[in-house]
Amino acid sequence: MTAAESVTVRVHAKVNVQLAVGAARPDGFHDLASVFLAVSLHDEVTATPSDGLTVTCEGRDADKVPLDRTNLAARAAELLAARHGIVPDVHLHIAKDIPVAGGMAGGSADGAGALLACDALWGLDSSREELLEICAELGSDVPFSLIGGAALGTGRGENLTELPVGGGFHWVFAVADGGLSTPVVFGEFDRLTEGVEVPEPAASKVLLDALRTGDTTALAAALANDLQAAALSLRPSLAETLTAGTEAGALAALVSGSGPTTAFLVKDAESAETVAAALIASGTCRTARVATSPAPGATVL
Ligand SMILES: C[C@](O)(CO)[C@H](O)COP(=O)(O)OP(=O)(O)OC[C@H]1O[C@@H](n2ccc(N)nc2=O)[C@H](O)[C@@H]1O
Ligand SMILES: Nc1ncnc2c1ncn2[C@@H]1O[C@H](COP(=O)(O)OP(=O)(O)OP(=O)(O)O)[C@@H](O)[C@H]1O
Repeated sequence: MTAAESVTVRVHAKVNVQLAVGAARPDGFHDLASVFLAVSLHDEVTATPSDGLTVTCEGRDADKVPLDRTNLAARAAELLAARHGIVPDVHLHIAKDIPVAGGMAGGSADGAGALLACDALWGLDSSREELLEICAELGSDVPFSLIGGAALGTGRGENLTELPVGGGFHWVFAVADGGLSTPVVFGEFDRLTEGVEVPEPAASKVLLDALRTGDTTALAAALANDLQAAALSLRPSLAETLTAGTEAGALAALVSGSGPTTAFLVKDAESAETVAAALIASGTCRTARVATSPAPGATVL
């Protein structure tokens, strides 16, 4: 590869079809049983040789994305360069389509995307294990952003076991006005469960079977998110969005991860369009997006 080339990586958003949350650990994190499913909404990260490390971002939510070294894409480039004793002379451009601070792992996607893009640009040819280690350092959701598909995440969500998916699923995502901070939502979970014995998080066999067989109706019945009560407590208006989507024909509705994006599992592509239009007309969200799953992991274009 010559120094003048750019590398672009596509990387997808996620929804947690199950998010079982345990009690807070001494390090402040929570043990999880997190069933991740990658969905078709995606960002693209382009790495181009440059003097120094710079970040730019385009897209509807671009003004909400930090362009300094706190951007997960910049942190990924720095970590990779440090490991190899090189200087991260790279410009990272993010074409953003994943809602920001929406519980869909948008920043994590950009971290995983930048990591793969820089690895290719710098000709490092890191193993998947090496990349996954850096991903786990960047954040709990980042390893899944790299691998995509479907996976069970344990520990703080970073220990992944890939899961078979027997068919495609159709989704609508209602994007809320404004975001929710992930640590604040976990903090609200702690507040709501104070004095309550929180069980060890465990994956639901029924849900894993539904994924494996591609059974939409069974998956709809098994969707579960232990952070939903916390997200609703912080943003009560999300209840209206959930109701609007189910009244419009969604098979099931839940908060995506830490929210405030809400996810609606629907029967087929036609139903997705109907539910999305109804959600937009309801005025209970900023916009609604249709999507399919599963989607692949971070991919060099
Ligand atoms: C809610 C989820 O999106 C579900 O996939 C993830 O658990 C969040 O993953 P993430 O955004 O990558 O989170 P990180 O950047 O690792 O952590 C941000 C903060 O979220 C809280 N956090 C995160 C993950 C976890 N298992 N327990 C936690 O309590 C902690 O306060 C942590 O300081
Ligand atoms: N590349 C990035 N894109 C978006 N936000 C970023 C990025 N890098 C850092 N951030 C910061 O991270 C915060 C959370 O944004 P992000 O879109 O990752 O949230 P999220 O999708 O709710 O995350 P998760 O689902 O992993 O908990 C933003 O408010 C922003 O300050």
